[in-house]
Amino acid sequence: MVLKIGVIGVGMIGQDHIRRCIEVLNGCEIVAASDINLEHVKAVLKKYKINGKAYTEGLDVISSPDVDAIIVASSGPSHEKYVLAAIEAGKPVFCEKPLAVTAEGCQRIVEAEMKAGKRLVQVGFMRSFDSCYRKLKEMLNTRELGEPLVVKCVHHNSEVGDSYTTDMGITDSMVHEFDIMRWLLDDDYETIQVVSPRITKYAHTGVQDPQLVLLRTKKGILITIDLFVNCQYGYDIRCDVVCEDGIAYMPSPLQVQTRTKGKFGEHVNTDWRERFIVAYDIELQSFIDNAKNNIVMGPSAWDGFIASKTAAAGMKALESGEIVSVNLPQCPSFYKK
Ligand SMILES: NC(=O)c1ccc[n+]([C@@H]2O[C@H](COP(=O)([O-])OP(=O)(O)OC[C@H]3O[C@@H](n4cnc5c(N)ncnc54)[C@H](O)[C@@H]3O)[C@@H](O)[C@H]2O)c1
Ligand SMILES: O[C@H]1[C@H](O)[C@@H](O)[C@H](O)[C@@H](O)[C@H]1O
Repeated sequence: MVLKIGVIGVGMIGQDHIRRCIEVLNGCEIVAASDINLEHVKAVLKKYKINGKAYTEGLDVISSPDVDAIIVASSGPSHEKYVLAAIEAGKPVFCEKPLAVTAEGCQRIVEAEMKAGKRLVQVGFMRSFDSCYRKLKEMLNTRELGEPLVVKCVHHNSEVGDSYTTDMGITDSMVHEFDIMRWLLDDDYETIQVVSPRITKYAHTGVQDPQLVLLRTKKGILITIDLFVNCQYGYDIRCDVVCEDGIAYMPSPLQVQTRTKGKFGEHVNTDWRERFIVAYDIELQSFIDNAKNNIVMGPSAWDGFIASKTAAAGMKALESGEIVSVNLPQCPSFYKK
């Protein structure tokens, strides 16, 4: 069986997912796509020689009888409406992060999915599919280094556009860390604090960049996130875990190192597409394979909800400068792994 996919939103990542469905992944076909910019959808379908339907309204993609499963890759504020409609239609939906732009929106999705009685939503948190994070988790799980005490995360983007705001540092970028740290440490959060250092001359007016976040987990582990989205030198994601008996440094994807003209060199990734290219392939192939068997796995709506709840507490911490309780609810048995 070939899974017939409809894509909502054909911007940067929507197009990248279409490319991988066409050129890299198995068992799927793109049969429809939508974007508020119809000409853009038509151009993308033409570029990839896709003989599918083009819509402006994403709901038309979801209700199309030709479509078995949905990829939501539109801008964040539109996610909730489309994910709720996909659940209502009983179709598996892969939704890019954030699941919804508010914790309340995520909660509505969680409630709708539980009411539907089966998992239909996979959230596009791709880091748990990345071999570097997986190797780090395998090492921690051996307990050879003892218990983790402190985790130091780095999340650097080369630059961001002028629509990027201080809040997005928390709701759009650091949500990746809020998700992956729970997965890595099998833990949840107690408190969050946001500290604002001197601002880089490369930040757009009014944007706090860099930002430093401190999270304390229920087990007492302290996590620092050094976010710098105009770092200029490349896209750099790192994670060091200080444990009782040693330190684990997350490996970087393999790169050729050079020595020439008195200098040592190694390529630094330019953006997320390059750094996580294999992880995106694996997460989407796994969505396709599972959807064909009528199941959905991977990062859940609950994970999306917890990441957004943590981001909401982070926003309060940013405004107040105080240490804020994250107040996470108990995970319902429906979502227990
Ligand atoms: N997992 C990741 O690493 C990752 C990486 C990049 C982006 N994202 C997420 O993917 C989403 C899209 O990001 P992007 O970088 O591709 O942005 P983008 O601005 O390049 O693309 C968004 C597209 O959505 C369209 N759109 C806006 N509202 C719409 C609506 N109501 N219905 C249909 N289409 C609509 C826009 O016209 C645009 O073409 C965001 O939620 C972003 O956070 C995730
Ligand atoms: O939307 C992007 C994307 O989610 C990247 O993975 C992240 O590193 C960026 O900071 C964010 O702006």
